[in-house]
Amino acid sequence: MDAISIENISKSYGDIPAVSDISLSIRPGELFGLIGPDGAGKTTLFKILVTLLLPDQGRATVAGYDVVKDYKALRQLVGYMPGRFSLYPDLSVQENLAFFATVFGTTIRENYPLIQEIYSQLEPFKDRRAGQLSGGMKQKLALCCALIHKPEVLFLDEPTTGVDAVSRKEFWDMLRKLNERGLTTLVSTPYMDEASRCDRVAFMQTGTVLAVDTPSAITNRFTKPLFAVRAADTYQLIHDLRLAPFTESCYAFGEFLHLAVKTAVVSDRQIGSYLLDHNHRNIEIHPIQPGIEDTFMALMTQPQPTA
Ligand SMILES: Nc1ncnc2c1ncn2[C@@H]1O[C@H](COP(=O)(O)OP(=O)(O)OP(=O)(O)O)[C@@H](O)[C@H]1O
Repeated sequence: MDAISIENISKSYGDIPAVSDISLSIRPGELFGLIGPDGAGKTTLFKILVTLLLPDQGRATVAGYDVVKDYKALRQLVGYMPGRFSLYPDLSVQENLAFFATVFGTTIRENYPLIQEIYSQLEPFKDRRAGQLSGGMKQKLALCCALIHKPEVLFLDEPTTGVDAVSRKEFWDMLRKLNERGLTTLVSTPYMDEASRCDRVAFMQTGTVLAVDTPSAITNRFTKPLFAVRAADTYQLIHDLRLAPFTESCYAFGEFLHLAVKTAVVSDRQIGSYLLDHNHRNIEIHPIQPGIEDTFMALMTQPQPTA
C-alpha cells in the first residue's frame, strides 16, 4: 500500500486553478520532495492531504485513510508543519510543545525519544518565548511540535524558506535521520538545490506535475551539451548568448551563465569566437555536467502539452 496516494486531484479558488489533475504515489518510508516555485500549488496540495481543504475533484489517501471520508482518524496520524510560522509566539518553547502534545492526547515524555535529538538543541532555551527564537530554532521547534504525537506520515510545507544556509543543511540532516527511522515524509521547497536530498521528487509548476523521479534520473534527462560561461559584462553576455544561433537556453547560475547548446558539434572554441566577435573581454568557457537545477529550468521552459 502507498503511504500517500493522490489520484487526479484538482482544486480551484474561484476561477484560479491551484492544483490541476495531479496524481502521485509516495511509498512507505520515502523522503519525497515537492519542488516548485511560489504559486505552483504545493500548499494547496498539502492542505488537501492533511484534511484542511476539500478537493474539487479526485481522491487521495494517506496511510490508507481517505482524506475526505476519514478526516478525523487521519488527523491523528499526520504531522503537519505549515509554511507560515505555526507556533504560539507568546508561549515558551516548552509550553508550545506541551500544548501540541495535549491537543493530540499525549505527553512530551511519552514520545520524547522521537524528538530528543532535535529538542536537546532547544532545551537551553526552553523558557524563551517562541516569538523570540531565531529562524532556525523556530523551525526546529515547529518540527518537534509536528512530531510529538508520533505521526505515521510527516508533511513539511516549505520548512526551509527564509532560513540561513547552515540551518537549511542541518534541517535536511535531521529529516534524513527521521527518515532512517522509517518515517514517511513529504516536504515542499522552492529551492531546487534541495531536491538532491530527497529519495524522489515531483517537480511542480502552475498546479501540475512536470516530472517525478529520483534526483539522479531527473538529472539524466538533460541531454544537451552544457557550458559554464563568464565574461566582464554579464548583462551583455546573457543578451548576446541568447541571440546566438547555437543557443538552446542560457541562464545565470551564480557567477557563471549556464549555456545549453543545440548540438554536440558546438565547441567552447566556437562559443569563444562568437563572443570575441561581439567584443566581450575576460571570457571563460568550460564544459560542465548538468545538475538538477539545469533540468528543472529546462522542464519549466518546455511547452506543456495541452489537455
Ligand atoms: N485562498 C486563496 N484564494 C485565492 N487564490 C489562492 C488562495 N490560495 C492560493 N491561491 C492561488 O492558488 C495558486 C497556488 O497557490 P499555493 O499557495 O498552493 O502555491 P505554493 O506552491 O504553495 O506557493 P506559495 O509558496 O506561494 O504558497 C496560486 O496562484 C495562488 O495565488
